[in-house]
Amino acid sequence: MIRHLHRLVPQPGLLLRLGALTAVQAVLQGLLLGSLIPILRALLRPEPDFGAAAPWLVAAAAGLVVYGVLTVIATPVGFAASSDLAGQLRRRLIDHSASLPLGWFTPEHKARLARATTADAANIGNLAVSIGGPAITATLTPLTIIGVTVAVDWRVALLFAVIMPVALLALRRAGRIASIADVELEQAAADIAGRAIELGQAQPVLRAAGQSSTGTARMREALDEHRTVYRRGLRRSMAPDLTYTGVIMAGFVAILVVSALLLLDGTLGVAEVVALLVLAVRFLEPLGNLVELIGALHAMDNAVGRVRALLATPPLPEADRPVTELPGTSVELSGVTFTYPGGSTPALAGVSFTCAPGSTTAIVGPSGSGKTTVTRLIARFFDPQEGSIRIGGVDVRELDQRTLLDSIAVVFQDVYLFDDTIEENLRLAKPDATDAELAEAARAARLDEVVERLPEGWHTRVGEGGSRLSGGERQRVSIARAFLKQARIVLIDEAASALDPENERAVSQAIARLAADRGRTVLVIAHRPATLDAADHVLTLHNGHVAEAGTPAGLRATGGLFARLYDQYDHARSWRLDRESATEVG
Ligand SMILES: Nc1ncnc2c1ncn2[C@@H]1O[C@H](COP(=O)(O)OP(=O)(O)OP(=O)(O)O)[C@@H](O)[C@H]1O
Repeated sequence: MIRHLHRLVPQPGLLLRLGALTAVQAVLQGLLLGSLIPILRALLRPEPDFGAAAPWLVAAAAGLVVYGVLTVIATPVGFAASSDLAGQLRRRLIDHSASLPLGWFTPEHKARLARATTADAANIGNLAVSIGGPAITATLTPLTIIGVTVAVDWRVALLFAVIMPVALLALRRAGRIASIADVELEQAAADIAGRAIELGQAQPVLRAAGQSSTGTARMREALDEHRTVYRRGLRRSMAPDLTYTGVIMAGFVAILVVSALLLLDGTLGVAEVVALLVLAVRFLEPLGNLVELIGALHAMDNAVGRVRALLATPPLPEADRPVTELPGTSVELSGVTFTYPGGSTPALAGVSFTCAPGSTTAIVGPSGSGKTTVTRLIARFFDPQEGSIRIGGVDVRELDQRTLLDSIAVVFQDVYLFDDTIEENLRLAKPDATDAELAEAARAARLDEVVERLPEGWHTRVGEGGSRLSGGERQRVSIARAFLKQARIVLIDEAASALDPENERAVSQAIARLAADRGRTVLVIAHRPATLDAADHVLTLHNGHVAEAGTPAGLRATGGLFARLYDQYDHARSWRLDRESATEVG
């Protein structure tokens, strides 16, 4: 475990210093106890010999002072080492996550990353210090005591030396069981967290279906499972814990018997026996503490394992000499085949098409046909298994990550905003933007009307995830970001569900303005007839293949898949408009 921890921490300086301090303290503790032997020998005579005891008393007093000073030094070093270690782990995790493919960030992986950067990093930092020290003491103090006991009687020292490995063997078993219990308990705790998130997210659906008790029942099941796992862990660890305590008790009784026999046959005097019994208590006490530490040690080992597994996730491969200038804005896919990690069928199979620089391409297709996957691969959330994706003629794998991210803007259906002001959310696209640039981007995306309506204008906080804005308003923030960063490639996932008429008009107009700039190439997953009509080129996907490609008018005339989808979208839209006007009249 120490090896694993050492590999995780690039600069173990503080931790090593703390370990060295604790080791010196542990040995000093053993030596101080050993000084009892000559002191008691000198004082427990019929005629106490203060002269012989004096140098040992002075040495013990000096040792005590040094021990006290080391404790004073070690306490702040311990706190600093704990936060330093947690900080180093967090930085490593965050740096590593920045190099991972964006497609890696599934809800499950995000939860694992969150848990590792918060709970696991803090626990490793705390535990390395709070149990590392006692674990060193619990091992080194008994070893030193064995050493000093040799000076009194080698037979008792031998007995100590036998008790220690037997106790450690019993401890290993207790530790293994504690570790299994910890893994099971962690899994049960993660299940509770997962069900709690699910319960929160599913509330509207459950209530609408009158099934709110269903979610509560699933939550209760998870809580019951956690309780069962906890009790099972306690039950399982009872026998090995008792065995360990039994070994310690038996060891003490054996030391008592051997010391008494040596006293009776005159080999040892009363002073030596008293000293030996004090040493025996101090020898067994730290060993006894180990059983409490072992569970925590294994919990820390498990946390280290989780952090190591995350750090072992392979990052996106980088080119040796990445291209830092985008030479053009054409987008070209050739023979792209891609299967999601863990998936069995390809989401895209042999997809080839080209978007001319400055053009707008609408991607259409039934649900699951691969539309979103095309945009994810262009933005390099993942690399395809076969084929290539070129922007301006350069393979995206050869492009510098920064250059790619600076050149591309992605407008998702569901836009996530940070719980900050609307201004800061927009500035994310260009932190040094002037106020005039912000205003211009907002005007182009029709976000200016939203800002005017907000109580504190640009300084209004948008709530977690942007919850104080409507879906359409959040999309306008996202489109304004694309304007502000002057992205040369824009990938848009147009909202499939209905927006209110005002938002729909505003978002459509903002998308049209983005597309109107011939310096920009736009790919839009389109669901609205107006967007489809305005596109230069249409690509119809079906089951991960390109089924049709052409102009919107040309493809409608063929009566194929695009024509059918177009009619569906058109019907849905007229039906919505009829319903809205009926509601307004009513
Ligand atoms: N993260 C993922 N992991 C595994 N499979 C995925 C993932 N995302 C999509 N898929 C699968 O890949 C295929 C294509 O999905 P994609 O999201 O690209 O389709 P789509 O046309 O955008 O669908 P929709 O219109 O419903 O959004 C589907 O079979 C889908 O189940």
